[in-house]
Formats: sequence, structure tokens, C-alpha cells
Amino acid sequence: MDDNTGLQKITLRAPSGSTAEVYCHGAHVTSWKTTSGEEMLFLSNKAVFKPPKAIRGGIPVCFPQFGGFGPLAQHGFARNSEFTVVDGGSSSVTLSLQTNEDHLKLFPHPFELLVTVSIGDEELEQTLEAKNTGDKPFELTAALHTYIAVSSIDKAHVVGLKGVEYMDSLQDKKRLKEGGDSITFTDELDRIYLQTPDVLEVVDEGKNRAIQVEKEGFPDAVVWNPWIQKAAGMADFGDDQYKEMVCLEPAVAGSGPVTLEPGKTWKAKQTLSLRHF
Ligand SMILES: O=P(O)(O)OC[C@H]1O[C@H](O)[C@H](O)[C@@H](O)[C@@H]1O
Repeated sequence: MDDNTGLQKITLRAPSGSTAEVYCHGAHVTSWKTTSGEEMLFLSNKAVFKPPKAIRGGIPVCFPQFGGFGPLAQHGFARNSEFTVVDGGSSSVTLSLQTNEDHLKLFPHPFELLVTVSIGDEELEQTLEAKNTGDKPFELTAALHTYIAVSSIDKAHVVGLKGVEYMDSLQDKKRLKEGGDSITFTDELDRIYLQTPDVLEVVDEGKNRAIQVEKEGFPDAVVWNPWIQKAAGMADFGDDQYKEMVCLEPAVAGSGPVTLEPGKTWKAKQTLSLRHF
């Protein structure tokens, strides 16, 4: 159905009452509410719903490139492209992107990317399946750029990364090792954690809740908060909204790329779930 942005949006509803909203533009999840109606994802109050601009917040799909790991524009073109619904029901939808002539001018490797989003009681599952439909291998990096809503950035932290090596994107990708039990936010932070455990969590002491991010097939995890200056520099992001979000992004980035042979499919997935404490 079309919403007031004029874009096609699918609303998923689980029998328990949880909901999610997914745009065909970018196969972009913009909302996930659990059974109590609580919103789990951050969406910028200045987000622009005008293709080919990517929507700010929710879960942008970064494909076939994460960040600057390749020749394409930042984060590749999937988030700027129109997907088609190919399957689904009330609580699940599968969208497809097939490379067109414009994509092939930028990235001369035909592929089909399927994105499936399903919701359960207190859970959202998102799967990427990329098939090389051409006759030559190609390399890809990718991420599910998940913006988690938090009550206040000074009450949020990320756990599960102690002892993990990371690339600091604010220091020319210098390699460092995470020393702390948890990552707190007191300044801009932009890191690619390499070969991480598959279960990570954004803990929100202000709401007594944690969102668990469980990943499969994504070796890395990016943690990002733009803080004051970068937030002020983003036209589609409210100046103070850095206080309301933490990005925890399952990725193939510093540990990539993945080489995809002709006819083969690469699959990766994240499961977000809510825990109250
Ligand atoms: O502004 P965007 O292209 O959406 O990127 C937003 C952010 O994405 C990732 O988290 C990167 O690690 C950051 O370096 C980047 O600033």
C-alpha cells in the first residue's frame, strides 16, 4: 500500500500484535514494534522519503558494498533502489532486487538480491540472499545498518565485544583491541569490529531493555554514533537525535570481501530480539 510519502510500504503484523513496516525503496525496514507497541528502531525526524535518496534510520541494506570498501558510492546502491515484492504473508515479506542497466554501469556483475523480513512475538528476522546471475565471479561487502532506538545515549551501551579487534574508522582504520566490558558513548564513535561473536546486545538502562542482535554469515559488526558535529552536518538527521540511537550493524566489511561464484548464492541473516530486565 502507498503511505503519505507516495512510496510503497508493507505493514507486517504477527498474531501477537507486533508489527513492522518495510518500504520497497531499499527493502528498508523503518519500524518494528513489539507486542506492547514499543518502537525498537530509530527513524530520523528529518528522514527523506524521496528515491533515490536512502531513508535515514531503520535498517538500510548496504549492498553490494559496505562503506568505502570498493569502487561504489558509500554503502552500495541497494538502499537507493526499488525492490519488488515476490513473496509474503501477514508476518513475512520477501523483496527482490535484480540489477538493471543503471546498476550494471556502476557494477558490471548481474545479481539478484532477496531480502526477507519476518516478525514473531518479540523478534524480527532479516535475511539477505544474493545470487550471482552472471558468468563471472564478483566480490561483495554488505551490512544490515541497524539503527536501534535508545532512551538516551548516556544510558546505552553495547556488550559482547570485549577483546575483539576493530578498525577505527575515525583513525584511518587503525587496528585496535576492545578493552572494555561494554562500549559506552561519550563522543563520535565509528568502528568495525572484526570476526565478532554472533550474539551482541544494545542495552538501554533508561528503558530497562536490551535488543539482542544475533547474526549469521556476517563476520563483522559496525558500531556507530555520529555525535554532535556529524549529526549537525547531516541534512536528514535532527541535531540532537544522536542521543536517541545506536547503530549496531552486522557486516561483511574489514573481514571481507566475499567472492561469489557464478550461479552461487551468499546468505546472511540477523535476528533482533527484545529482552526486558
Ligand atoms: O551517511 P551514511 O552513508 O548513511 O553512513 C552512515 C554511517 O554508516 C556506517 O555506520 C559507517 O561506519 C559510518 O562511517 C557512516 O557515517
